Amino acid sequence: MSDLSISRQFWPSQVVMEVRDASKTYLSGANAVHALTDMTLALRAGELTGIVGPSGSGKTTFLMIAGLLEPPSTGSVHFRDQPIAHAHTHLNSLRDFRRTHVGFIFQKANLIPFLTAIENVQIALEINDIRPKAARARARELLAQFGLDHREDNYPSQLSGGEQQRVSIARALANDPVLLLADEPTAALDGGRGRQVMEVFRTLADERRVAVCVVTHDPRWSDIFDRIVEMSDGRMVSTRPGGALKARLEL
Ligand SMILES: Nc1ncnc2c1ncn2[C@@H]1O[C@H](COP(=O)(O)OP(=O)(O)OP(=O)(O)O)[C@@H](O)[C@H]1O
Repeated sequence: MSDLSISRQFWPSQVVMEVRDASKTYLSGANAVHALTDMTLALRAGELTGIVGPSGSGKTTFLMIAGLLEPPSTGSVHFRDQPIAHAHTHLNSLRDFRRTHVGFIFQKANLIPFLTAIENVQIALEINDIRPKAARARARELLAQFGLDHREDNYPSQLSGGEQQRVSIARALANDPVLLLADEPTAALDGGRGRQVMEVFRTLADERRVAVCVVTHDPRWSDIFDRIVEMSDGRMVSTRPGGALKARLEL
């Protein structure tokens, strides 16, 4: 796997993760649910992709497959053009790889309830063998970036929904992922905070060349995406430029 961890500087604007011809079928009792059908989508360094579509159209399923949390039933997933997962891959074996390269943000913050805000971020670093002192310093820096410096010693139950979500974003960014996947990350935030989060994603794509993919129902963010992928019934039905790409092309 050593060639999978080549420094990002050698991969400007390259495809980071690509889902190819992937389908996913869940068995629900006697029924088969076709959550995803023949989906191919590449997520590139520096690109901010929005995924939209009605409830049940397969958006989360796509994220889970692209993030190596679920195997596809058929098709494959490629990291920097090398196959990394298919139907029979044991995803547990990719746990370290995920921790190092992929950041996840879910609709619910999913913080560890008995750890403080700073400890929730710190633990993500320590799991990756960062020493406690350095991990704490980095966690502090990340929390400050999200306006949470005064909250670092609070437990999740003492934080508002928006604050919890910002801690979870800080945690997702702790290991400097090359791929960031977010499922409805602004659903629990008010408009201003939501925009702040989307602008952080934009900055990560522009300045850190992170490949960012965001599932959202919120039409307000279409100006911030490079590309908007629309899904329906488990299929990708259209791809169109988002406002950020249009603005660049008009320059
Ligand atoms: N673990 C599972 N077991 C059975 N069916 C599932 C499972 N996960 C998802 N599904 C089904 O697969 C289909 C796609 O679900 P998915 O969560 O990907 O859609 P979505 O577009 O993200 O929806 P939402 O916007 O409501 O979050 C749905 O019909 C859903 O019920």
